[in-house]
Amino acid sequence: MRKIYLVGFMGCGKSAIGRRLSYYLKMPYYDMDHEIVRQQGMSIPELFEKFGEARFREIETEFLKSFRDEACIIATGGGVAVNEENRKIMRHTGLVFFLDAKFEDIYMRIRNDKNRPIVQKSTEQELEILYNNRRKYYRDAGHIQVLTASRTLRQIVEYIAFQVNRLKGE
Ligand SMILES: Nc1ncnc2c1ncn2[C@@H]1O[C@H](COP(=O)(O)OP(=O)(O)O)[C@@H](O)[C@H]1O
Ligand SMILES: O=C(O)C1=C[C@@H](OP(=O)(O)O)[C@@H](O)[C@H](O)C1
Ligand SMILES: [Mg+2]
Repeated sequence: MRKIYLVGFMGCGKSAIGRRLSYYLKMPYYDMDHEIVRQQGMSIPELFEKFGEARFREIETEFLKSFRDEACIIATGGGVAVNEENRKIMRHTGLVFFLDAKFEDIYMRIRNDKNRPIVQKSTEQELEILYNNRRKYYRDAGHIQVLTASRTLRQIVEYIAFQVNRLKGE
């Protein structure tokens, strides 16, 4: 059973593209953040506040380890690919796409988002440093890098679907 994982920085489009790709490929779709929020009965900001980021990271790894063996699309959270164990699990159980977006685009999308605790507590400069530090992990995690700059969501979905169909059966 091959999963399709979407990785990349906050605001690169993992959730938006995952949902659209699910219609396009007729495969079930799960957003890791939504699944964790549902399991834990708390929002992402509440989880960060009550349990701390370290515990949130453990929950993410537990999710990846225990998630059912089903061909599906999974939009990860932006921190998931930073962890080596998570990268191994994803690469062994599916095809991983790194959605590569420019920091300027990302920042415009996430700057006012109250539901992303890391954005809330960071300056623009701190977020740009985090973006640059994380890029190597996204590259390591991804089988395929998708350049998203100046592409529409539809174009990105069609490109990923093309790659999935091309690699089917390999
Ligand atoms: N290539 C794109 N073109 C237009 N809007 C985009 C693009 N990529 C992402 N967005 C928009 O940016 C916002 C953040 O995307 P989201 O899917 O929540 O990112 P992520 O899940 O990676 O954090 C959403 O409103 C989404 O529709
Ligand atoms: O980059 C991160 O560390 C995080 C990204 C978020 O997901 P998105 O990438 O969907 O915003 C969410 O998991 C949490 O706020 C932490
Ligand atoms: Mg998301």
